[in-house]
Amino acid sequence: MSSLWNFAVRHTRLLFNRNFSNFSIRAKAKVPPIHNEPFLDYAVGSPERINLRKALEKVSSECPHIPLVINGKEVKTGQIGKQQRPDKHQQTICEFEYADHENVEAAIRGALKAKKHWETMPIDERLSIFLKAADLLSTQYRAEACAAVMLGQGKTVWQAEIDAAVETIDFWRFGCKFAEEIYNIQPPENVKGVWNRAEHRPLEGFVAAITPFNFVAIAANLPSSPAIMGNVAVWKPTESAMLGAWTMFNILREAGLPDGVIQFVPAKASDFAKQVTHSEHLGGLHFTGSTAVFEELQKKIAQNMSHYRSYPRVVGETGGKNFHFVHESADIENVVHNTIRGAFEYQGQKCSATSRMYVPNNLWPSIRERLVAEAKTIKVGSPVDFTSFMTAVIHERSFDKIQSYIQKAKESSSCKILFGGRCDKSVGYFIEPTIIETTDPDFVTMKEEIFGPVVTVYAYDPKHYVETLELADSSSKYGLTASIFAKDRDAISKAEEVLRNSAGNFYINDKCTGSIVGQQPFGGSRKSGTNDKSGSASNLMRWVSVRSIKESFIPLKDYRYPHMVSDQANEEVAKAHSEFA
Ligand SMILES: NC(=O)c1ccc[n+]([C@@H]2O[C@H](COP(=O)([O-])OP(=O)(O)OC[C@H]3O[C@@H](n4cnc5c(N)ncnc54)[C@H](O)[C@@H]3O)[C@@H](O)[C@H]2O)c1
Ligand SMILES: N[C@@H](CCC=O)C(=O)O
Repeated sequence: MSSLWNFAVRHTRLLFNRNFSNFSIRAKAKVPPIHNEPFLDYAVGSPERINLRKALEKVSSECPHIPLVINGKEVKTGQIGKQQRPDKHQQTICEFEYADHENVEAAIRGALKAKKHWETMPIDERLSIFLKAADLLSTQYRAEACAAVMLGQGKTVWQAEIDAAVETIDFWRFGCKFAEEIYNIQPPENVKGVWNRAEHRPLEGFVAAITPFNFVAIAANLPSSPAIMGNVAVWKPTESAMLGAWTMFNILREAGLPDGVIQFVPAKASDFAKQVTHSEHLGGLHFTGSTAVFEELQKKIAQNMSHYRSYPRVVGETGGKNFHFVHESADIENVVHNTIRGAFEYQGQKCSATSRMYVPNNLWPSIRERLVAEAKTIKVGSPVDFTSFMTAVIHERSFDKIQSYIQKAKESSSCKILFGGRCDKSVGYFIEPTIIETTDPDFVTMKEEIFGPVVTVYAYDPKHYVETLELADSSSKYGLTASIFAKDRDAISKAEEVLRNSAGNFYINDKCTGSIVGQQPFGGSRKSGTNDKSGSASNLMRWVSVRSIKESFIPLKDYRYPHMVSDQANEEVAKAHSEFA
């Protein structure tokens, strides 16, 4: 009796002290069907419009003080930063703490500790956290998240809905779907007596996530996608999108993300970069931002290479100089409206924004007239005015940079400002939608990323269609997005061929912005990034390191192969081998 009792006690202890890696009584469940989150339209009288109004008032009056969150604990350092409203820079929308050296060290150590539990947690438990976060954002926190990016990042209602609601929700939900697909990728062959398996292990070490200002969806996704695959991330959100990032981080916490899995570490950019790239535990870098910063980070990683325990996975999506290319068979109305949206929505601050345009000179007079007429109707105003199509650009540094490009066009004999060009930063960082016509296809605004509401048009001779496609391909160092507008099928097909490497996202008779998770996986090559396609399984694959496992069920009875055995014994040995060959 007593030995039975001892056995029961020991067994119960084992159960309670269990580690998930050696105890899993459940078969893996299937992720529910995943579809894109529907857009809400915020029409007059709709419940979402009423909720958003209330949320805007709340967010505008609160000005939260945002701490670092390391191992689930809120940390204050006394080094304080502020996020200003782009359309009203006198108003601070939140304050936040900057991490110091010791905080970043603690975040790395804590993440590595949290990893032991996180990576062995049953997959369905892990994924359910992100599915729950998506549902919380879709319902309870939708209005607040949209309000945070409207006031904090200068988004109109529609741009906020695209970013803070739909795209973030899609990243989380589709991330789970893609994870399931990846875990189901198993070796196609098993010979008799053998079971081959692929184990999709998270990377060793931690992933550093360094995120941009322009999409809170991207900011939330960069630490989340490695975490979905069982990694831990140390996340440095950017100053000018802090409130949006904080909102998303809190949703993940409420959904049950264990402490330490994603460390929330606002910090001075170059100090943070230096420290994470110096850590021997750097397992990966998930970056989105400008090309120059990514190159700097790559160099830091290269300099520290011999110091790392493994080769860090580096995923970086960067700048663009995206274009609309118009063929003489194009539908003019379609070109005009798509260009207005592509160039000016969110003030041209999308990496995919239409920033240059090639138009055949026989269509140019009518396209020019229609473009300018439509540009005149654009309302540039406050994000809380729901009739605004554009608001202010993100901050003074950006305002000054955009203004300097407009100034260059004003001073150049090869350029004419057809519309806009005025800039005013007295209250907010407002820049008019600006259309430049140039006779020089190599003018600086045809080559460099401006990241503002400025599009430059070059009118070409339609007899030189192919040569002009080649010119568009070679004019800039980027390769992010491009569109061809044409009805003529041969013209479309030629553009697809010549522009094969000009864009990672290529559109036909549509604007070059607005990719949707699960529909158009996003990313470009050349100097636009590593093209690991955010919003697809390809990105999630970067955060695993596969272990191949072969298990043999039949013990080996003899090391010799049949051809080595003498003729007399051959028959017997060959028989033994045939059982497990
Ligand atoms: N390809 C894409 O998918 C994509 C998507 C969104 C934005 N972008 C690009 O992002 C840029 C706009 O965003 P941004 O202004 O936030 O970019 P940014 O490069 O200025 O900043 C991006 C991040 O890097 C950090 N950073 C800045 N200097 C750094 C340094 N020296 N070392 C390490 N980190 C540093 C910033 O604090 C921020 O967190 C544009 O170039 C745009 O094209 C690309
Ligand atoms: N999904 C977005 C990505 C923009 C990047 O800043 C688009 O295609 O507009």
